[in-house]
Amino acid sequence: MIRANKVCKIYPGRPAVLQDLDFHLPRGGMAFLTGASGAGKSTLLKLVTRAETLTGGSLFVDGQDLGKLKARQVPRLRRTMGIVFQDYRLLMDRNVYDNVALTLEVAGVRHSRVRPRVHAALEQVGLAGRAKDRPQQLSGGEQQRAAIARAIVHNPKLLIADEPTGNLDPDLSREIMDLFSHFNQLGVTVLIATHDLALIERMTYPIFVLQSGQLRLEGERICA
Ligand SMILES: Nc1ncnc2c1ncn2[C@@H]1O[C@H](COP(=O)(O)OP(=O)(O)OP(=O)(O)O)[C@@H](O)[C@H]1O
Repeated sequence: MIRANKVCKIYPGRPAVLQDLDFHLPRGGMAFLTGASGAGKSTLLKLVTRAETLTGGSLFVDGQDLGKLKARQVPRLRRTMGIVFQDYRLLMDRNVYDNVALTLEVAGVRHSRVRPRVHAALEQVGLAGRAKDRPQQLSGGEQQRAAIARAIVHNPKLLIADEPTGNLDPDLSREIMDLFSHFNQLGVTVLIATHDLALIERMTYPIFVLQSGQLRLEGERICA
């Protein structure tokens, strides 16, 4: 689903963030991405979602060569993925239903099909009955659930999350990670960047550590 070969990313005037980075996440897989602050975790996720462009190397997502993707093809790429952020990024002036429905409206889903899909998504994240609430009426964990419903309502192949539990306490963090695991078991490929080693080491998914611009599987050493 994601294949990176010798990926480089340099922001203008800065040292390289990612350098000859290789990575493979197979279709249907789930993995964690960790590493020190500033190591480049968000940058790698932004390359995958095409929020940033490669400086060098190649990156394939769902068979598409992102180095060759034209700007007008980016919306179609994004429709194959759901993206979850640390700060939820819900629209505070719309209720939970409308926040989730927006994904389908942007994707051009027929009006009559929006309602059942939004309600099914809210049910999957445990927010059935909260559709009419505004985000500010939800707890942090519930807001993240709403954001996850928004990310999965269009049945994406790939779910990307950048520090999704960064604002949550340990119990809520576990619940949110279990929710990602649930969607992975339904067949969605999942990649999650997180600092929270204690949280992810209890799970069985591979942990990739970003260090000096390269990725290694936790427990492996980078060869000199
Ligand atoms: N748009 C940008 N322009 C210039 N430099 C950037 C930009 N975005 C990120 N950087 C730099 O790239 C490096 C990696 O940043 P990135 O946000 O990817 O790291 P991270 O591992 O996600 O960090 P954190 O865990 O603190 O969120 C940092 O040194 C950062 O300052």
